[in-house]
Amino acid sequence: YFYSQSNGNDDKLCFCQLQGTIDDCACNVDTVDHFNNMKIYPRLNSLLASDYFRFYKANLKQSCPFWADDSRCAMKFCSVQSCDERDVPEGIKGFSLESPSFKYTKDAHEGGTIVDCGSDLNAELSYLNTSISDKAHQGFQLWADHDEAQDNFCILDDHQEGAEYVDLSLNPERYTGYKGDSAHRIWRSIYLENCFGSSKHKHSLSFIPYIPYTELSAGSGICMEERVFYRLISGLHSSINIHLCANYLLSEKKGFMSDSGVWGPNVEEFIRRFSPSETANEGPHWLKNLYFVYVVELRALAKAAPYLRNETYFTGQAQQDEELRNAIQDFLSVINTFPSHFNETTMFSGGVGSLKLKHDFREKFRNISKIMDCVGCDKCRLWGKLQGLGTALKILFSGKFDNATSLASDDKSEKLKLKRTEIVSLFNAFGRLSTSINRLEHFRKLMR
Ligand SMILES: Cc1cc2nc3c(=O)[nH]c(=O)nc-3n(C[C@H](O)[C@H](O)[C@H](O)COP(=O)(O)OP(=O)(O)OC[C@H]3O[C@@H](n4cnc5c(N)ncnc54)[C@H](O)[C@@H]3O)c2cc1C
Repeated sequence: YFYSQSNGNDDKLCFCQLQGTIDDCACNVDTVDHFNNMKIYPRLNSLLASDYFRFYKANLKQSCPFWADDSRCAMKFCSVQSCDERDVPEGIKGFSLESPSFKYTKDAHEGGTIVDCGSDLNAELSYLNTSISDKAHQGFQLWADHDEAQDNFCILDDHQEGAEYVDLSLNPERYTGYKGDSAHRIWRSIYLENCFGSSKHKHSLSFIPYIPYTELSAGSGICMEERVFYRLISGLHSSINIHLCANYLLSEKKGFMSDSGVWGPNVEEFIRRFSPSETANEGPHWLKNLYFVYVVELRALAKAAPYLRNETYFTGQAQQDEELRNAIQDFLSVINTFPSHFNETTMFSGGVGSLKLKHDFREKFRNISKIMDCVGCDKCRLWGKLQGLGTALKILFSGKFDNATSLASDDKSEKLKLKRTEIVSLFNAFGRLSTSINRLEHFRKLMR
């Protein structure tokens, strides 16, 4: 684990608490480190470089629904480099003659591909009026979308006006310079306004914990679901902040002149944010929360594996699609070997009250996804949206995936359905966590 020898004489820079068991789950930090850095991280990196996972459609223009959008990040590194629609493969944009879903479209039928049912059919007697107006079709779609959205833990915005494709490989998550009141307001409202019950921890801007780790143990009076909620948010917060430390604008710090910037790890920034001495001993626990959110997402992938194995990952580029499907099979098999998956059935299992708790849990995450529209830095907003836990929580808690072993993505019951956007964010969100854990290993080495 971490230890900075430069400090030599005391334990101030020892991240000693970042070891042992991950709270509320039956595995430990070392197991996750090894599993991630050796098995998951290299595979995931190559999956995420594929066209299917690289292009993400999001609405970054939505205005903040909660307060006047006061500040925008002025640094050029905050902006998102948009991509030309022509660069996005046709299959991803949703229309191609080869697409598996094409056979169900109106165009396919009008093109004469409908099967002739044979001559033993009395056309007059068996006439069924299947004409349904376009307006009615739109209505059905709205109902279906509405029903589907009830299970969602985030708001999907890829179909909204203003949504655009972004090439994630051109917009790496890194230091953007977004900070100060605007950033603090977002974090504060995520932790405090969305926490369960009324928080007694009124927060200043110094590193005072929203909920001190000493109050988070089982038996402390805070129920498991509330602890999990806090740990998930804190883990995502750690992940974002590790990325900005690992990909810091060194040219700003050292006075280099370079248009594109000089980027790399900034150990002092990492220590300022996570060392026990700078954070009233909270930092290592915040890092441990990163491991917690990692195992939660890992479990979601494992649970949805039978479904994900049958996805087509269609971009219209036959060879690339085939390679990606094979790589995903291999990736899901590796995930299956993880020895101590998070057990989601321990949550929301306390009788009648737990239904209400689950409902509140979902509403809070949906609210957080709306708060992302208040983030005053486009790049942070993009990655903030992508890292939302929406798909993972839907898999774990909507009940739709509880018997996924026998179900496939082409299951006609429509019971299971993940949109491409959801799959892309599931994998990318996990990719961010996996990268963060990998970057921790680099910081460990740099601090030795
Ligand atoms: C959604 C979102 C995305 C962002 N993306 C980026 C980005 O891509 N690049 C970038 O440079 N900046 C990004 N930021 C800003 C960044 O997260 C910090 O807010 C900013 O750098 C200011 O840091 P700070 O030191 O003031 O503390 P902050 O990170 O703003 O933290 C505020 C307070 O929260 C507490 N805290 C800190 N970490 C944790 C934790 N893990 N768990 C629990 N409590 C904690 C501390 O008490 C701290 O004082 C993003 C902010 C948000 C809200």
